Amino acid sequence: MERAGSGGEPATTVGGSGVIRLDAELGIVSLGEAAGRLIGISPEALLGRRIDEIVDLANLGRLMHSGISFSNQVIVAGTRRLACDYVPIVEDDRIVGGVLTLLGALPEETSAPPDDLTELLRSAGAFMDLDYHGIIILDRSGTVVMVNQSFAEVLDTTPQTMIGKHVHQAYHNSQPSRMPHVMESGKPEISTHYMNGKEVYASRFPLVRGGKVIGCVGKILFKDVREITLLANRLQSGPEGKTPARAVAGKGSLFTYDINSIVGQSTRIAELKETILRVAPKNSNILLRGESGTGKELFAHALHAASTRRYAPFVKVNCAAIPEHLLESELFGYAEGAFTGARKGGQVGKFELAHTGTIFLDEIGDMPLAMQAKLLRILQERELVPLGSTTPKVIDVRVVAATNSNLEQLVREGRFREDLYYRLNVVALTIPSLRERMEDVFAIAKSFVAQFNVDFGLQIQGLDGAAWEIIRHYHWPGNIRELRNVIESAFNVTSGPLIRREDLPLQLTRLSPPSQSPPECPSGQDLDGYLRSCLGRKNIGEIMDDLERLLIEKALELCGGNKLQAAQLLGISRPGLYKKLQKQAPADGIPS
Ligand SMILES: Nc1ncnc2c1ncn2[C@@H]1O[C@H](COP(=O)(O)OP(=O)(O)OP(=O)(O)O)[C@@H](O)[C@H]1O
Repeated sequence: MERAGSGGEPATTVGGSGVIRLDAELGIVSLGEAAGRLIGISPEALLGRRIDEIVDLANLGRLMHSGISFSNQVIVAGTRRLACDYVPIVEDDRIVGGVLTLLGALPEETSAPPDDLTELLRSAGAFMDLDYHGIIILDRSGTVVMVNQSFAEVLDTTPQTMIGKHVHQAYHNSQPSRMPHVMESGKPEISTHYMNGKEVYASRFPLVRGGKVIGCVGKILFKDVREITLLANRLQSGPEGKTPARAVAGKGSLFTYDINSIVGQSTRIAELKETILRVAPKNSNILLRGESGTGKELFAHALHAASTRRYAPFVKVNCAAIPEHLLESELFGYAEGAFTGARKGGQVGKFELAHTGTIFLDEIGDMPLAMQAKLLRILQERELVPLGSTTPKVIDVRVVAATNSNLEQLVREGRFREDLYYRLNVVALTIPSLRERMEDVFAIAKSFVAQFNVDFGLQIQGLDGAAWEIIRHYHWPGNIRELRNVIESAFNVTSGPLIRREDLPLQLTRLSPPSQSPPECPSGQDLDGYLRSCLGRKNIGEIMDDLERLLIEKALELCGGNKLQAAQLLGISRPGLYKKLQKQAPADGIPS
């Protein structure tokens, strides 16, 4: 079996090899016949598709994205288990792709589910997919042996992707499954569970035969716990008490954003989202750091929505916007007659408003020192005394603070209390600037276009090539907030269907002069001259091929070589783009 070397250009089109060459997004650039044979799909049908759409890479996909090599690992193509090696291709310190070598098929696994379970599955199968509720069945080892469409949809995946995986690998963006625990304890459970950005209400039952636990059934009873509230309200049986029901219906207590509101697929954002889901259920204070407009407030909302406090209030305080002399009464409230001009009946402070929920202290670096001391006391003692009152109030809040200042520097300069710094900095999350994750700019801009289409009642399809070029090359000092403003401003002037360069604000376009000429022609002449010189010398098919190549080159250039984005810009599928690239470069192989 041929093996890819770690240096130089790997062999990519050798007829009999099991070598698959991938681009940076795991798209198949070329492959040998044996690779197709091992996977069980013809090489032509595989070209241009993403390898992770065809085979189950499990955790290896992440290693490949990060440019980490591995050897003798197992991937699954349909029912086949294939051993493979992977070597990344790095150019100028950039991962531009990699070589996956399929070493051969492994013998089939013989871990058939126990007989009792097989029998049960046979009878369960018929109704599983008819059931509105999501159902999943595990065998005793925790492997998913059956799952219906409805369940898989909650995880934005398919039953095929989940079956055969251990339940902890089959879930993503979710709390770890409780089902292995239920099999251990043998006791059924019913509770809420956080799955893929939503809180579901689920039951789990151990399957017992002959006194032995042989598996577990999980059932999603409500795909969003808020449905329970709605149902309860509809039946007018919702208690008027302190249940989540009241909180959901109550003004200001529903969360508007959750983890899914954070657009972006870059590695750093994906890692941050994972961290948020991990830390949200705990009660530790969180410090969000990042430049202005990077999304700190959005992340704070997502944290709250993913926490157990999600139906209690989320209260924001901008520490820089409130005058120093008012900050104390704003935060901690005051009693009637506390000072001249105090409201009758006093005022409830933000901390009390946030009781049982989350308080978001934005621009914490601007909090005056005197207030820092008071805040520290509240965080330590978990109670406060409103101004002019003598009665302490117990406060249960989670503090999420945010700053774009250098807090360490402020501590050194004596402008921020060190003890408070350590109290708040229990978990620190740094949100990257937009410049540091330009791979997200396309998706974020698209999400704003979709949002403003609704707000403006328009049907703008996106941005044209020249506008994209400006967006991609701008340095975005105001980060995502600035991008949002730019798209909104364009919506005010565009005549559609695409936002053009001229629709963008001056601060962007003046930094990059307009390109004077139409797309360069292969001959270097202008389009009209080029067409004139072609007529009579080339046939229409050849001229069309030239123009097609030109457009593809331009699209790839505008998208920094990203083929998925280039295909979208050209309005074709990614496999379609690969086919065109292959057609144009039969002798040289496919440009990567
Ligand atoms: N990843 C993202 N996906 C979509 N929209 C985003 C994302 N990040 C931020 N936004 C949007 O960008 C705007 C600015 O975000 P946000 O107010 O959360 O930034 P911030 O870091 O808190 O800013 P500041 O430090 O100035 O308070 C908001 O409209 C927010 O919804």
